[in-house]
Amino acid sequence: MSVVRTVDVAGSQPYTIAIGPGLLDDGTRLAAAVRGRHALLVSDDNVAPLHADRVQAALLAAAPGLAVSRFVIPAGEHEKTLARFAQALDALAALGATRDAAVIALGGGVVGDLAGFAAACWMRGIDVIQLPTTLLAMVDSSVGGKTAVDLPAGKNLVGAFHPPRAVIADTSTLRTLPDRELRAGLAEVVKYAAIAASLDARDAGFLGWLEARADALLARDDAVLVETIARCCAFKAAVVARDPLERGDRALLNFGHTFGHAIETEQGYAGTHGDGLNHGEAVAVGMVLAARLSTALGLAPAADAERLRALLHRLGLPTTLPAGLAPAAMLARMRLDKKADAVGIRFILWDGVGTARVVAGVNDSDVRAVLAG
Ligand SMILES: NC(=O)c1ccc[n+]([C@@H]2O[C@H](COP(=O)([O-])OP(=O)(O)OC[C@H]3O[C@@H](n4cnc5c(N)ncnc54)[C@H](O)[C@@H]3O)[C@@H](O)[C@H]2O)c1
Ligand SMILES: O=C(O)C(=O)C[C@@H](O)[C@H](O)[C@H](O)COP(=O)(O)O
Ligand SMILES: [Zn+2]
Repeated sequence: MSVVRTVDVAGSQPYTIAIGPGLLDDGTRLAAAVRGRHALLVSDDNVAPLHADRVQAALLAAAPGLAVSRFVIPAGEHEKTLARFAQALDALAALGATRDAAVIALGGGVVGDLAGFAAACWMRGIDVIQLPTTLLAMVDSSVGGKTAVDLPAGKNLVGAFHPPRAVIADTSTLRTLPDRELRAGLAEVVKYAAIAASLDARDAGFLGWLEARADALLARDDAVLVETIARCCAFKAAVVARDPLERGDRALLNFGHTFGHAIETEQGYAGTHGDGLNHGEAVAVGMVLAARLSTALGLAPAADAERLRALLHRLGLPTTLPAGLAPAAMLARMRLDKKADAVGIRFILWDGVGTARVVAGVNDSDVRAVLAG
């Protein structure tokens, strides 16, 4: 029997992240997270055919009285919209979901963010149980309670903080994940490594650990994947426990995102089906730009920026700004970043590998120079 790794997330609404192969077949574990008689299973049209039947069967075997219905969206970032959010609420109404109902998010970060936001709003808040099926969702989006949908004007502009009741990450689902999506998840893994000492000084050497295991991760070595997911969840659990609402150092988790979100928005969220970058890819490019901006401002050694770029490249991730993204347009997008304030854009920059900080008052000319390459 495989060992199940767990990471506890402390706070006013504590919960446990369970990580291991085969967990979606553990109906008892799933049912234990559902308090009432209604559950809405939210998924997308790639994941539902692969996993929804077995989740529903396991759940009903353990809780035969449960009324379960499904809301399945087309896959892709461009579906993380207010329109799909409204449809999810209609599905909850059709189910007759009461305040003790649960939303079960089965999929990647798009499903998790959308389903979580619907749960945050239905009757002012019902439980959401996150069942992440992408590496990115296992290491990042299923944990910490950020839920949102995108607007054409910007990523995640409408949302709520709504921690999950439980996170159950069945790592065997990663076997069907396309290579491109595995690499996207590795971008957020590298993000933790880039800022590791700022998150948890005891694990400051995570970048070197990853460099030594890059090939094993790309080869989907089960043990290395489980260890990586557990370590990333421990980083995220530590920071969201001390700063659940991003009033302080949780903002460091946005390393690479000021540039990355601007790329995704400017490309019209075309990363899944179009020729744009997906979230992880955009964050990879964003981290390289943030590291270069740090060097340009005299904050960090150029060698550290190159070390970060080299690892991302080795993991098959893009490291240069896609053609056609004008610096002026990127700057305009970044002014609507959620960390910006009346003073202007606030970037997450670094002092070098491991140590990040929030930096305000960066001149547009310095940002333009980095965007121009
Ligand atoms: N809330 C947070 O803290 C947080 C953190 C990071 C990212 N995000 C958000 O997460 C989203 C990105 O998440 P993502 O990278 O998981 O993208 P995603 O949800 O679009 O999933 C990527 C693709 O993989 C497919 N897929 C998912 N699981 C699969 C499986 N097991 N087998 C085969 N195919 C599978 C999906 O259908 C989709 O086509 C973005 O919207 C981003 O803003 C949120
Ligand atoms: O959990 C966080 O905090 C993060 O910033 C994690 C990010 O990887 C994630 O993409 C998040 O959704 C970005 O948040 P936002 O507030 O910039 O929309
Ligand atoms: Zn992210």
